[in-house]
Order: sequence, then C-alpha cells, then structure tokens
Amino acid sequence: MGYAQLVIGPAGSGKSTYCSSLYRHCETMQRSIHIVNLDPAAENFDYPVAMGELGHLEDNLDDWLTEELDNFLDDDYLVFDCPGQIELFSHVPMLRNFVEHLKRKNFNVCGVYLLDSQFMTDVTKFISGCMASLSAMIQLELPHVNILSKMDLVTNKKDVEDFLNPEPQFLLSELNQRMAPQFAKLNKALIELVDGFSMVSFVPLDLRKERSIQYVLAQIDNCIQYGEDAEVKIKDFDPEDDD
Ligand SMILES: Nc1nc2c(ncn2[C@@H]2O[C@H](COP(=O)(O)OP(=O)(O)OP(=O)(O)O)[C@@H](O)[C@H]2O)c(=O)[nH]1
Ligand SMILES: [Mg+2]
Repeated sequence: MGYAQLVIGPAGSGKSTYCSSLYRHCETMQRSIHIVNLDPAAENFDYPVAMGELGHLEDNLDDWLTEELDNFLDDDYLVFDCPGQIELFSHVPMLRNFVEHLKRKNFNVCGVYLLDSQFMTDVTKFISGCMASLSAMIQLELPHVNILSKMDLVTNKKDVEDFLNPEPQFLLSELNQRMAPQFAKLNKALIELVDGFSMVSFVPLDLRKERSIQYVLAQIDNCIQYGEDAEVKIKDFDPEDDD
C-alpha cells in the first residue's frame, strides 16, 4: 500500500512552499517522503525532484505515471505538488484520472486543499473559498483535508478563528448582513450546502512552527491511515519468521 497527498488549491495559495516545508520537516524527523511537481511550467524547485520531467500534462500523464511509479516502493509516501489552475480540479477530468490511476496502483490518496488565510477575513470570501474546495472534493471523490495557509501573515488571529470551525448559524447571519435582503434564501441554501458536506473546517498552517506542520501532517496521515498500517505491520511482525 502506497500513500499520496494531492496538494491542490488556487494559484499562489502556498502549495509549493508547503511541499518544501513538509519535505524539510520529514527530513528532520527522518521520515521518507517524495515530492513530485505536476506543473510542467515549474522550473525552480525548493525540494529534490522525485520524478522525471512531465511534458504536457494532459497528453502523457498516464504513460508518465506508469513509468515513474515503477521507481517507487510499494509503501512509499508521495506528495504531488499540483499546478494552481483551478479548472484542473474543478471540471477537467485529468486530475480525476490521475487519482484513479494512483488508486489502481494501490495508493491511499488524500486531497489536501490549501486556501490562503487572507481569504478568511470576511464571510463572502470564506464562502467562495469553500465552494472551490467543495468542487474539488466532489470532482476528485477523495478524503479531503482543508488547510488555511500563510497563518504567519494573520495579524489578528481572532478574525480567522471565527472561520476555522464556524457554526452554520454564525455564517448565515454574517452572510445576511453582507448581502441585500433578496439573497436571504440563497444564503441559507449555500450555508446548508457547505454544512451538509461537513467541510466547513480548516486546519491552520503556520510554516514557522514545526508543531503546526506536524499537526497538519498528522491529520492527513490519519485520513490515509498511514500510521495505522505501520502499526499493524509492527504487530504482525514475528521475529521467529525472520530467517
Ligand atoms: N508569508 C508567507 N508567504 C507564503 C507562505 N506560503 C507561500 N507564501 C508565498 O506565497 C507565494 C506563492 O507561494 P507558492 O508556494 O509558490 O504558491 P503555489 O500555490 O505553489 O502557487 P502556484 O504553483 O502558482 O499555484 C510566494 O511568494 C510564497 O513565498 C507562507 O506560509 N507564509
Ligand atoms: Mg506551485
């Protein structure tokens, strides 16, 4: 069983920076992970590049992946740093096919959606960020972790805290205050949608703090049962059999 994070989110939300910080964190913890950049346009990498260069994303993703995955062990942990074009995970089937491919190869995959913390300062931005995340979630059908990136830029923590684990009623009343009265019904429907998918939950990430990276990683590992499988392996291990 392999493990994979698919790191997605709007352009500039901090995906590549997260990947390199995660790489360094794991290096310190002496834990093996491989970062793979899926952006054919990317040239400068802040982390060792784990796979060969990909040409045009749409054309040869399948062949490329088949070939490249052969270089990895069955229980390797891969982190895919995706490009930021929102259409890639909202309505183009490419990333979805990519995920199917990984699943066929026995990978447990988690969608890791990054949203810039500056989107969290008012309710309308929050809702639009949620909608984009939701569309990725529906398109990819993956276990999903929402991350609020760039927490070091947040000066007033209170502003953001309101949106980390918000009550639906709070969101609705905020939204109603911001919008003209004729939107009341739509607001209610939006909040119900967001609440119904139980995705109104963001994990804050402050890359200056190892503890914060560790916490985010633990949430994702939990989603793809990373630690659990390892534990089983240790339990199943019988020294008597080892000769
Ligand atoms: N202060 C701060 N800046 C950050 C953080 N993460 C990323 N940035 C900055 O935000 C900008 C975009 O970061 P990237 O990591 O390239 O974002 P990305 O999501 O990979 O962007 P695309 O690949 O273009 O979609 C860069 O200028 C980063 O230095 C963070 O945690 N704190
Ligand atoms: Mg990037």
